[in-house]
Amino acid sequence: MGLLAQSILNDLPGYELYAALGSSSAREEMLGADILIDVTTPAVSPGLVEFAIARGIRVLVGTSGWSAERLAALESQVAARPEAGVIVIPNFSIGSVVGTALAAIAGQYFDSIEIVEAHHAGKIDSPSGTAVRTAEMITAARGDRGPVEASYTDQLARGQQVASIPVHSLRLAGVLAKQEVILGGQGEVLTITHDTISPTAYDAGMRAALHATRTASGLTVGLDRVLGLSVGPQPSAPERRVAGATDE
Ligand SMILES: NC(=O)C1=CN([C@@H]2O[C@H](COP(=O)(O)OP(=O)(O)OC[C@H]3O[C@@H](n4cnc5c(N)ncnc54)[C@H](OP(=O)(O)O)[C@@H]3O)[C@@H](O)[C@H]2O)C=CC1
Ligand SMILES: O=C(O)C1=N[C@H](C(=O)O)C[C@H](O)C1
Repeated sequence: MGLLAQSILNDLPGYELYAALGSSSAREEMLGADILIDVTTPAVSPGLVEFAIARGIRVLVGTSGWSAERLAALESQVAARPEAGVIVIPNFSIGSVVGTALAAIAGQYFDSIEIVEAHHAGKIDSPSGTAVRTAEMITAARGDRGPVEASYTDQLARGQQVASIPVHSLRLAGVLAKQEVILGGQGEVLTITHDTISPTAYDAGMRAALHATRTASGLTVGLDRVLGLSVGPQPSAPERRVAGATDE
């Protein structure tokens, strides 16, 4: 992802690479830059982002691991600096963010929902940031319908519940990134699948987010926000509780 950011900066008029940091860099090397593009690791990212915000540097985050708790802490840091502009993008791929938006709409019509995500074997975190964002967006869009009813507590193989939705993570050679949101209804199953087959999938979204970071104010989360893709509760979603949807 760092190489992709560098190639975009080399290509885009009006931008230039100020410094390329790595794991052996001092974070002070970013001082003097207008924007920090953070594509590091979940362990390192919050510290780098906090350091940049405190020094008046705008931030574009692509790193995964930004849980709701981390985002809440980040929101406080941003609120304390009126000039701060921070954008966090769990997935730069246009197809992925559209798939997540579709899942947030579909989730209002189904009460049996699970997410399966697969990534390359080198990915160090699970569940993926995309799956976390997808689960949170589905549950938020359900509004008054409330969370789905995955009520098991002690069956590891049933997945980790994120915003009440079971998420199953695979780490496999031969895969880059894939996500399926599977929605079960009465007599039917809807599956929303997104496959990333090349890192070039992240190019357009990273460019759009980079442009947005120049003028961002406060904290923005999600490429959907950058693109103006909004998913609100669907007013006519009928009640359709599925017998046997829970694990009890
Ligand atoms: N939002 C999105 O669309 C996408 C997000 N991601 C996420 O982006 C992150 C990076 O993914 P990826 O590029 O594949 O991972 P890599 O492991 O290839 O790269 C991680 C980079 O972080 C650098 N790094 C580690 N520690 C530090 C530090 N303390 N200061 C500065 N740099 C540091 C490493 O430097 P060095 O080489 O010197 O060790 C390396 O260049 C992951 O969290 C991944 O999940 C990935 C793909 C898409
Ligand atoms: O590590 C990856 O590769 C990816 N990480 C992000 C995530 O955790 O969702 C985005 C994309 O899925 C690729």
